Amino acid sequence: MFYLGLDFGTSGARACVIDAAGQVVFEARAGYVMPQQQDTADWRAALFDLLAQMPPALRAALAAIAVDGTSGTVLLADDGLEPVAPALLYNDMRAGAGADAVPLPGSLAKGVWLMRQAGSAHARYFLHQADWLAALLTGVGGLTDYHNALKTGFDPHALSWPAWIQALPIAQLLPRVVAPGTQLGRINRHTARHFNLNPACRVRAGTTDSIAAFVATGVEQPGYAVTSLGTTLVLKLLSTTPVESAEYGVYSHRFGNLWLAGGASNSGGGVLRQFFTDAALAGLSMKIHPDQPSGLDYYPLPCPGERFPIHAPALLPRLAPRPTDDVRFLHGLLEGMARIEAQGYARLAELGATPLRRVISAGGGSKNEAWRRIRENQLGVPVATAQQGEAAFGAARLAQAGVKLFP
Ligand SMILES: Nc1ncnc2c1ncn2[C@@H]1O[C@H](COP(=O)(O)OP(=O)(O)O)[C@@H](O)[C@H]1O
Ligand SMILES: O=C(CO)[C@H](O)[C@H](O)COP(=O)(O)O
Repeated sequence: MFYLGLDFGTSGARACVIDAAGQVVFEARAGYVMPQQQDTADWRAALFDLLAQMPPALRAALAAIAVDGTSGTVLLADDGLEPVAPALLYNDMRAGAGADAVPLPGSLAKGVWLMRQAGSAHARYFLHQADWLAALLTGVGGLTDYHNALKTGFDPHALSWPAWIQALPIAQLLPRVVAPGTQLGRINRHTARHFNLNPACRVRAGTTDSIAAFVATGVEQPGYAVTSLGTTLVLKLLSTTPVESAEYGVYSHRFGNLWLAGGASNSGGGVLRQFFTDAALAGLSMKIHPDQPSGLDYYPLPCPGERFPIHAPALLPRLAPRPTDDVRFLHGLLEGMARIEAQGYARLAELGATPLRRVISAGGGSKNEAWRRIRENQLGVPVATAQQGEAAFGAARLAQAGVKLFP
């Protein structure tokens, strides 16, 4: 039997199929034409494109599917799971700009904002991106996992929606929350028939894209952390203690009986892409001397605003002066991001998380050896590159192991 992980990341969607031994047997990608303006129609097209790309023999023997999505991307859908309005992406700030007396958790604020838009009278479900895609596969809406639900205000300690959230008008649209990996249902008959999928294939509750990348690495020991060097810079430290601080943008996801303490900076590969192609990044990085400081003091951001290691919605990018030498400029950018990462882990330690022992790197930037060395110098612990850090692989592991993945 085979297990399919579907990752809906910032810049596109990916599929990964593993066999019973956990070996990758198939991978595919479906890009978005305009990632910045992606919407539900792009995700649905990518979902069906990825299913169609799978070899028929794998489709026929598929035992389970799990989907991960960008954390904080939400939509309202009607009874038939049709979106009633465009989704709000994880980085959409419009909902936070309102004049609500009490600030709401980020994704809940987005839901309340969506409820004020045209068409919302038909809304039946508030869903995160991964929930909606899983619901398209089962045909059943109204379910989510406790990872995606965290930014909507779900209490991971009590495993319930807080009473004050249950008293809000949006409560009637909120999904029921289960552990990631829980069986949500079987693939719906129509989709199974259309793609010749095993009709007994199960769909499991998913997770967020960064947690899927964490799961992909196979890290299991407290004190080990995964830094995702994707479009954004996401830190996740496996900790025996949960830590939280709104002031510093720190939160903890439940991970079975352990916690994933961390936060997400707006810095990351998205800034690098504003200046360099991936090929240029690879070429220039080889000329960097990672043990010699660049002498530059950047705070690389793609636009104003930071969320972690400080919550500073108006913080400006600091990217000047720009030297004429691109090698030195890139060196300065990578150092700036390494400092943010080091501050982030220091913050987790201050707040009482399990002390950091080792960092594993995942995401597009993890193949950059010069950056790894710069980061190791800044972090003061060994930094290794994940053998497997693809979120789609993590989702495939979740499809296979289900709730047993979490200790
Ligand atoms: N050699 C490299 N060094 C540093 N960053 C890189 C390199 N190659 C690609 N990247 C960055 O990796 C990012 C893409 O990583 P990926 O994990 O696919 O992101 P996401 O899942 O957020 O879409 C891009 O922003 C790109 O700038
Ligand atoms: O920038 C992101 C888009 O998804 C990060 O992945 C995200 O903010 C991290 O969130 P989480 O800790 O809930 O996985």
